[in-house]
Amino acid sequence: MKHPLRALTIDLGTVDQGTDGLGTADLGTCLTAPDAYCWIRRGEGQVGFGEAARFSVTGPERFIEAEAWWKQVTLDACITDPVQHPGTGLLAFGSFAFSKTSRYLSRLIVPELVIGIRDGRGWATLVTNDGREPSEPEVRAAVVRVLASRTGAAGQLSGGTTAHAGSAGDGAVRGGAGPETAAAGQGFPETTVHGPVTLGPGALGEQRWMDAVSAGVARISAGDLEKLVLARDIVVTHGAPIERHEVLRRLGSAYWDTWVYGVDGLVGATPEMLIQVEGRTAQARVLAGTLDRREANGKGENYAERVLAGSPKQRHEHEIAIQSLTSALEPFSEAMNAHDEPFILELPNVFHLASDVKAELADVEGHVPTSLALVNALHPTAAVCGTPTSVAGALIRELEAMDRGPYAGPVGWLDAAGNGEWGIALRGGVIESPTAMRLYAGCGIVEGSQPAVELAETWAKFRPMLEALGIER
Ligand SMILES: C=C(O[C@@H]1C=C(C(=O)O)C=C[C@H]1O)C(=O)O
Repeated sequence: MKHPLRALTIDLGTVDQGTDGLGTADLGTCLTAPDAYCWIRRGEGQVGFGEAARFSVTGPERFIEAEAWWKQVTLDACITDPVQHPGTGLLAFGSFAFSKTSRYLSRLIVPELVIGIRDGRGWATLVTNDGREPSEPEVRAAVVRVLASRTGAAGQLSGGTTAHAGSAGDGAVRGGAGPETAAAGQGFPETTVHGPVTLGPGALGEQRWMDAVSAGVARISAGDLEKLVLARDIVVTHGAPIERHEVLRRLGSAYWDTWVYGVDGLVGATPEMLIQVEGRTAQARVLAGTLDRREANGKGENYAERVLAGSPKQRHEHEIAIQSLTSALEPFSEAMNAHDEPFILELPNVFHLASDVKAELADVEGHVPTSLALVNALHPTAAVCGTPTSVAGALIRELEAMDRGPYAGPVGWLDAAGNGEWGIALRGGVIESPTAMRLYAGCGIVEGSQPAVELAETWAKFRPMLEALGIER
């Protein structure tokens, strides 16, 4: 980077403002480019286009090195931000490898243009890297170009919600779903797949993966560790180029309650929040304990509650995951609260046992830790690795026989003030070629886990991506 970055944010008004706003309550409709960066939940969040700066890194210090890079970039940058919300001003999207030994390049990317919606208000940021000062008309023109390529859009900052194959349409369609209400019953819009689609095995076939689960259970029974998360991969080969932005839009529409992410080839819809930082407040959503919705069909209203919250095995697994998060967050917190009782998170494919944790952050060396500093301290949690972490990590490398890449690693964004949201990259995969995508799914293994049951659970966890790719299974 020869010149410091220059960023200008403008307010686009309320989303229903027809003449001067985005004219849509669903940011998914702004995913107009195949390589757009994406972070969307319930129609809000931010999408990014182009690239003003990028940092790539591997190894055990990847979070710290990325944070040092970001600190320097933001110190040097010239930022004009009259909106002053989390995400406005300078922002980077990021994705990090699960493992310190991974070959995957962990990355932070500053897009040229970011369009965001927060609490019903739109905003946009334009970033230059050639020393030029971005102007307000330039930001507006850049937004107009994005909006113009929405299907059927008029090409101006107007026109109301655009109906789009695979888009969610107006957020109101969902009937104001409350924080923990189900996205159940929201099907995927019709998906057309041209040509044959094949599902191939990844590193391990089904039998060999079940053997790995048995080996993991044996090590837990032998007292080597308490919990282990084992994952596997499959490869989807499409008959036509994968339309990444359509896939993201479908995920955003069907999995309304998850965080839909897209960073380069990494695409998915995660229900698990590693850490979200807004000023001095940090929040996390811990999941552990899963029930396939298909299994619960016709078994009465409280079936999920009985099977998940009522099961000592599931409760134990969940407790381990919460402990691992809260003990890592504790040194950074002045106060912390978690629900005493986990709740049931309903998704279209599965039910999860879930807990939300909230902390007031303490000053560390004179300032509040950034979201990325917290990621460095929290990753990997027992929800995606196991306990104790080092034993589980080594066993994952031995038994899974694959590089997890960005799967189960942190994915999200951060801003110049350190605010950010970092989900755990689950229920997704990596587009490896124009027509092939590798999908990943894993399960928490504890004493008494049964390999065939865990295998079935991976299929339930693959379902969001399979359906978004147009595959019924
Ligand atoms: C590992 C995954 O999911 C994790 C494992 C869960 C479980 O074992 O019950 C539940 C949610 C996630 O924490 C995955 O989706 O790949």
